[in-house]
Amino acid sequence: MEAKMSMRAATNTPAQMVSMASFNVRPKFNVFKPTPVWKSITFGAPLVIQAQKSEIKEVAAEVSEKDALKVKEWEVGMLQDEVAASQGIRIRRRPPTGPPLHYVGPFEFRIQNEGNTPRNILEEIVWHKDVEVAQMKEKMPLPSLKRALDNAPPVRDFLGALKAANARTGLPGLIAEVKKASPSRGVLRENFDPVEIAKAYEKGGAACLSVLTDQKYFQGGFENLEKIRNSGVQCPLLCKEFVIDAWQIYYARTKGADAILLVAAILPDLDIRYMTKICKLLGLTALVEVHDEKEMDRVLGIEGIELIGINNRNLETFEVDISNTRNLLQGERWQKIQEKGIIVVGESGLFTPSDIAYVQEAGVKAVLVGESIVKQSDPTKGITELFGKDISC
Ligand SMILES: O=P(O)(O)OC[C@@H](O)[C@@H](O)c1c[nH]c2ccccc12
Repeated sequence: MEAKMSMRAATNTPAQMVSMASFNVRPKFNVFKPTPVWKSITFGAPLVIQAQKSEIKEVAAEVSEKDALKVKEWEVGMLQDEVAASQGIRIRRRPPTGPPLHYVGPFEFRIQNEGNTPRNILEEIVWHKDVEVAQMKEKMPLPSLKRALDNAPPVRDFLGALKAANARTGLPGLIAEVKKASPSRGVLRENFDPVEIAKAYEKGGAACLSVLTDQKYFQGGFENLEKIRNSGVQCPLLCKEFVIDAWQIYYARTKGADAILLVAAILPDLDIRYMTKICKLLGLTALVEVHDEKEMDRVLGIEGIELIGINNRNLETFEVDISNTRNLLQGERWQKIQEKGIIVVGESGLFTPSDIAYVQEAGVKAVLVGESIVKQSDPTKGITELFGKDISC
């Protein structure tokens, strides 16, 4: 099994490994044949992270003989979706019947159908991200990324900064989001200078900053993260991405990230486990985001998680309801969170001091806020208005 596994690139996610681990025969793809990005599953690089090996074995043992038949290229993605679906994840990582029209090359013709049309925006983002990451990986494979890590700026303590701010002000520590636009709200700020906004947030008393790096749907970029990190801003930085591959975590670190978002709605448990381990290895804080009870329960069952974000926005429908934070922090769940010493972040839809008080009452020690402060001509003042007081001193 190990020999077979060493065929694989280190950055495939464990959920992909579930598919791969089930192979009793070598997959029949031609490793050297150039494949379209949609079909390029990363074989060939003789790399395996040591820490993964035991997990691969563990996973392999769980997979039945029957699954070993699912060796066809496209089905690797499908089986991964089956693993995800068994955990209640509705988002399909890849279109089950092939690439959507949008990605089909000039000589192919594909009829739009349920199997190649994303069912909601989150699914669309993930499908697009899959292609984007494959292209980026091709340009900068993991070995060169690992070398670039040596030149990355030192990691700052994201979690520590949130705790310190909470202790200092008696209010939730603020993660202020540098966000130009979003699929649900459109463009939030026309004159968007990420460094200027970051500095204004820091001046206003933000403990940490969140920087959107997705270009297509949020008009963000990794260059914003890099610029802010090199601008003299001291706040630790969260890379706000749709992480589907561990490669992105390494990449974020090379651009100066101190923390990274992992969205439970798109990542099976094994990926979350594996990715949080990689974060620890790199010194990054993982902010694991949940939206409903099921996701919260899954995440509470995973060892080593220190920071959970409750998103009040449903990323499939865009509905926002801040009572979601309170609802997920009741009873046994709350007890478990306290036992484990997990810090909870209230995310999205927070506009007023009473919103802040409401989620603080529910149990959060930090909040993640974008729209209400990024829209203000003076974001420093925006923070003071959001909290109903000056939190900078
Ligand atoms: O702008 P708001 O409503 O204050 O929300 C900020 C942040 O919570 C939101 O941008 C967010 C939460 N989770 C995400 C995941 C991806 C992209 C964006 C998000």
